Amino acid sequence: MTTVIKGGTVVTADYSYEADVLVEGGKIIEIGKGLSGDEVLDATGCYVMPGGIDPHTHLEMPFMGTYSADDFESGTRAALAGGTTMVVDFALPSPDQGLLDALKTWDNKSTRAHCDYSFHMAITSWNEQIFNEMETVVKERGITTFKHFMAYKGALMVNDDEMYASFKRCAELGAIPLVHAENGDVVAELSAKLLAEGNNGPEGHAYSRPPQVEGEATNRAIMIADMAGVPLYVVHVSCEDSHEAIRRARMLGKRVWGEPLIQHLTLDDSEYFDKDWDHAARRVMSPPFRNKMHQDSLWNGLASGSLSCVATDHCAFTTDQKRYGVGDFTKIPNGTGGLEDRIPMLWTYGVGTGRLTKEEFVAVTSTNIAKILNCYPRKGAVLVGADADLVVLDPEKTKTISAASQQSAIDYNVFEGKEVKGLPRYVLTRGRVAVVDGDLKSQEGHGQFVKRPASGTVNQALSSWKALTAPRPVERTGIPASGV
Ligand SMILES: NC(=O)NCCC(=O)O
Ligand SMILES: [Zn+2]
Ligand SMILES: [Zn+2]
Repeated sequence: MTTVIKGGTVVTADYSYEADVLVEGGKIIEIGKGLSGDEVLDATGCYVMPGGIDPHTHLEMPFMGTYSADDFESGTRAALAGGTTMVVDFALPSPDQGLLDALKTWDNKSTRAHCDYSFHMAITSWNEQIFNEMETVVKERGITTFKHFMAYKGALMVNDDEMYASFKRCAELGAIPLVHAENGDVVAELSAKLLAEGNNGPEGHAYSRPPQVEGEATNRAIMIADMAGVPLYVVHVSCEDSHEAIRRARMLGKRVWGEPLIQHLTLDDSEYFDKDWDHAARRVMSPPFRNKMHQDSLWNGLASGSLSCVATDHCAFTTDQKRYGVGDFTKIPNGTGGLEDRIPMLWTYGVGTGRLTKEEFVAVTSTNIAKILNCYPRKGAVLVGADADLVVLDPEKTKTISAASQQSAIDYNVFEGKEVKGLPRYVLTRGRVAVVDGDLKSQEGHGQFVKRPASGTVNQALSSWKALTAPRPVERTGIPASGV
């Protein structure tokens, strides 16, 4: 059976053109004018784009004494409803657990996924077993990205020596380290001081994580990665301090990518000063929302290419879960949702305002990350042979974001009341039509794991350069006798 998407404008990261797209067996089999198929999807007036890829989610994540409320079932359902056709979640070993053991848990959880998915592996401690298992994770499991938390002291945080060792191992394996870049030691000190001074509300969370802690950690991770000879991906870049470190490193030829979140781009720190405790606590995440200056920096980074991908860090907690932190902001589970809203929010506030072209939009929501994660052009492309993960986006379709109509399991939405213009008319996941004009027709368990090969082109180029410029002894003749 074939499906044809007819009469739309294909938008890629490179350019846009009018064409029909023919799909069979989950793949794109032809692109051109005047195509026909058994099933016809009318894309008149619409843009046909690669489905969104969200490189940063935490579905059913054990964290801060609870589990994030969206699991692979509700989370990937929300993803598809919003035009995201692949998510990359973080497999997180519990204390003393091996990597392969942790992966078994993630394999079990993810069987319910409605769309395709992959994993990053978190390095939350360092020992010989982890060193050894990293090879199996990369070579057998096709998981080539390793996350390091520089924050969450006493829980997930790793120290510089552990990070350097792990980064070097990534370099050997052709893998890419990721960092949550905040100085966890300073955050812990500031949090304790704020609490002692009676600052225990959700605004204390923002005070405890100023931009400097992020800028310092980002710069440190960049330098450690450079010394380890490995590229670096910085997750949830929220501020100019961190963006500046990334921009500077890129200009110096370092291989660094930065990922802002849709939340940081569109919501600011005034949210934490809301009189309603629940309102403020629901927006507690790390790093916290920032002011307009930082938001402008992130938008400019996307337009100029110094920042590469927009994610959500979807880690949703219910209001009841957030209330674990009444009287002590350090106990408010960190995280916000956004999977269903990333594409419409970025289209509205990015393309709709002229901050981004529609081609840049495709680059930062899909193509760039597919290239970084080395699954392009299977994912992130409208090309013959690519998976038919597609969004037919109607630029005239509008809605008001509301928790009442969302797929996510939580009882609120941080974007509540935002008017968005530009919504999916159709969403296809490997050829299966999962969304028709807002109606969800997705299937639990349809999602498949996406294996990714190691040693992508950037790893290859960087290791060639590091080998060429490695320290070498000077060949000398006539060395004088030792003075001893
Ligand atoms: N970002 C956040 O607050 N929660 C999820 C875990 C993380 O990415 O730090
Ligand atoms: Zn993080
Ligand atoms: Zn995260």
